[in-house]
Amino acid sequence: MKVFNTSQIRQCDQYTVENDEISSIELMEKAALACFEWIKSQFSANYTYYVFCGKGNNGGDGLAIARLLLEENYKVETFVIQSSSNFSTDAQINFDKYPDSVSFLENDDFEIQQENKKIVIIDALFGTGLNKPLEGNTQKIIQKLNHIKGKKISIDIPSGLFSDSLPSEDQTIFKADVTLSFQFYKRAFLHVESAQYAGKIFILDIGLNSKFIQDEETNNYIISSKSVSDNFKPRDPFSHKGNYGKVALIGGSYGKIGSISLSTRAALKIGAGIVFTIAPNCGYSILQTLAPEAMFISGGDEKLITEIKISTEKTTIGIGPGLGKEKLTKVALEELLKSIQTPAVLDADALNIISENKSMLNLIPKNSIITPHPVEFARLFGDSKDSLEQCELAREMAKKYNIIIVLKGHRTAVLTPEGKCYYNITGNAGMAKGGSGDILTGMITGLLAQGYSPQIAAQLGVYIHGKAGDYAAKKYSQEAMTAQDIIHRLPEVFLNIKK
Ligand SMILES: NC(=O)C1=CN([C@@H]2O[C@H](COP(=O)(O)OP(=O)(O)OC[C@H]3O[C@@H](n4cnc5c(N)ncnc54)[C@H](OP(=O)(O)O)[C@@H]3O)[C@@H](O)[C@H]2O)[C@@H](O)CC1
Ligand SMILES: [K+]
Repeated sequence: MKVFNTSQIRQCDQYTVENDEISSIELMEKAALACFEWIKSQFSANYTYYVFCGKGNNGGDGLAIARLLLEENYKVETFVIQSSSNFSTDAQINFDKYPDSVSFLENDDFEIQQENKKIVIIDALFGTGLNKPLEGNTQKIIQKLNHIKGKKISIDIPSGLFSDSLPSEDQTIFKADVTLSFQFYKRAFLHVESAQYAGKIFILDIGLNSKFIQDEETNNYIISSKSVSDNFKPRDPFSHKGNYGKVALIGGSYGKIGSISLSTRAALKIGAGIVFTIAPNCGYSILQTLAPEAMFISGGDEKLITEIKISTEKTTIGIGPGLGKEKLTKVALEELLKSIQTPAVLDADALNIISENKSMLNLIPKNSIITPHPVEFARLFGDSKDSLEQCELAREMAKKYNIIIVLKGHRTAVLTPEGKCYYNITGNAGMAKGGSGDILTGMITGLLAQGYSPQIAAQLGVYIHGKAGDYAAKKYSQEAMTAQDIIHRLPEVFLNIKK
């Protein structure tokens, strides 16, 4: 699913009006109707709706939603911000059509009775046409709304938030519980600094022109469930284990055998044919017990990996979880990287070792997948001022080193050597716990071994990982779920993909 910037969304809007049999006011009505239907499906008529509108098309949407609510006898009070700007053409039409009186707001002296009342505040003040940070009265109005208790819904985007950039810390922005956004994810929804204002995001299809959407180029995408199903390869009934690849997961050190055992179990559970674990000898009993399906290869020493004895020709390597950074381990990693010719997966301490000796970046086989969290990424490639800048730096580094970077975070992003960014929108805060990353490494390595291209293995890996995490949260709660529960919920994910 493509992510467009504001100017592309505007062009798409225009193209639709010019090429389809729909006028801009009809498009606005369609957008408002989609919001109204959503609201109706979630809230009863017991609520009182306070609709705050600007004078642009976002306000036009708000006025149309308020009218639709009134027409079905919902209790509605509508406010329009008084400003020197005129209504946009379509907002004016919806203002003229509004069947009740509206209150014009000169400043923030409006009153909302909260006692014994269930209230919904609808924010249709500013949408994608915001042209500068809010100040003066608009700022005060939003600050006041942010203090009112009630359900808060933003139309298209929270007012005060820019679609394509991140806010500064002192910017005033409406804080929504839910954002009903039209047709496309906005980039701001995909970065933690801005996404926190949007709450839960619902993308409403308003039927913008599909040819435009198909032809218009972008470098940013969402990994959709459809693309996952399209890329998924069901198992051949006539196959044997050799058809599903040979994996070697390398890692663990004294006290961190858990990490590599989680990676091992994840690789097995995601369908890899044959799995080896290379770990220090202290991990032998643990690994053979926790993952009897996998074979153990000694990493040379009791407590750390000092040698990696595996033929890398036909084996897909995943290295890093719990590895440690001891001197002999570093040497073993360097030797391994020199010997690998095919894409591998590098995570955690493998990346930390490389960040202490940056020339090793050039040893990473091309099309390999590295899976840093933001701090590991910064150690490797330097600091960034925010997650958007870090994402752009990752795009550059993926191109420069010809690798795939899985930049983990609130919305994990997969950056490719072609400069594309694929955001993952599955997953939840219950996964922000030790062990989640080890599982992702095992999953991506297991998928790579099964013959998926590195880019697809990374995309499927992050999507499936997040989805399994969502099932785990549903069953055990975000608080109580642990990383292992992610592995346990993989069956639901596969059964659903096949559906
Ligand atoms: N995608 C689609 O196809 C569809 C999109 N639709 C909707 O259109 C929306 C975009 O509408 P839009 O372009 O009219 O801009 P919008 O956000 O209403 O803001 C413009 C107004 O805000 C004002 N203003 C701006 N910044 C300000 C500031 N800092 N402080 C104070 N004022 C400020 C600006 O005033 P000006 O500066 O021009 O005087 C002007 O009055 C989009 O988000 C979606 O909701 C749907 O209707 C149907 C299909
Ligand atoms: K809004």
